Amino acid sequence: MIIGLTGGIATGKSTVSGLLKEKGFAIIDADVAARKVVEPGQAALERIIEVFGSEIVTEEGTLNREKLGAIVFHEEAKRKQLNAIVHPAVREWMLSEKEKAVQAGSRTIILDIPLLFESKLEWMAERTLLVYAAPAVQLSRLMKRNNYSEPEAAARINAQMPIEDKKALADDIIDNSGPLNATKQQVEDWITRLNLCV
Ligand SMILES: CC(C)(COP(=O)(O)OP(=O)(O)OC[C@H]1O[C@@H](n2cnc3c(N)ncnc32)[C@H](O)[C@@H]1O)[C@@H](O)C(=O)NCCC(=O)NCCS
Ligand SMILES: Nc1ncnc2c1ncn2[C@@H]1O[C@H](COP(=O)(O)OP(=O)(O)OP(=O)(O)O)[C@@H](O)[C@H]1O
Repeated sequence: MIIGLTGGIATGKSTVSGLLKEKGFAIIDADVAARKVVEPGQAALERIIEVFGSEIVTEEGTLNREKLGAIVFHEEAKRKQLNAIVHPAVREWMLSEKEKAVQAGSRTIILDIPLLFESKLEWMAERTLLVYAAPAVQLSRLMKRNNYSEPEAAARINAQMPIEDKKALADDIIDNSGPLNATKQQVEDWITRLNLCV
């Protein structure tokens, strides 16, 4: 069974994927992929430099994520340009990691993809699981975790499909608005209901 795990920024995808990993499930994380494909020497980084200029990398030649984030989360056209460079390479990496997990005998594979619905990637999974948090909770957790001002956090949230809209698209929902143990219980119940094996 291939599961597409998604959510909004800071709604708790990593928290839930961490719980699933502890139980032994195979997790393939698009945020990890998005970092790997822009490492020095990768074609995607060269393209980013062509489009955003050489000031987008540090003296060591690595991507200046803070600088790029400040641009793309405030300008949709620039974000689309970045997505067009990075997303094809991310998808390729995800599919190849999924194949490795299948070969290794994993019976359930979790694809953690923040932009699953925005990028219409439902075809990559048999079932989708949304990690939801109420919008006010999402905003305050994001501000706290990243030390963002409210406008900085809101810009990032607004770069995604509203979390309430994602609710209508998901097969299953874990509500992570409450305390961690309530989330843990929902994860246990979901595994039992779907009869998932690692
Ligand atoms: C702009 C970048 C350099 C900012 O890096 P930063 O370290 O600050 O953030 P990080 O990569 O950890 O992402 C944090 C979260 O932001 C959200 N996010 C990231 N990129 C995007 C995007 N293009 N559109 C909407 N939301 C996004 C996701 O929820 C993600 O989980 C980076 O996010 C990036 O390269 N984004 C493009 C690739 C992408 O779409 N990644 C998301 C999953 S494939
Ligand atoms: N149930 C909870 N109660 C309190 N804090 C939580 C809870 N779940 C997650 N958090 C905190 O909220 C923040 C966001 O959670 P997490 O990093 O798991 O989200 P995410 O969806 O993976 O984020 P991103 O989209 O940026 O990758 C973290 O600081 C985390 O510790």
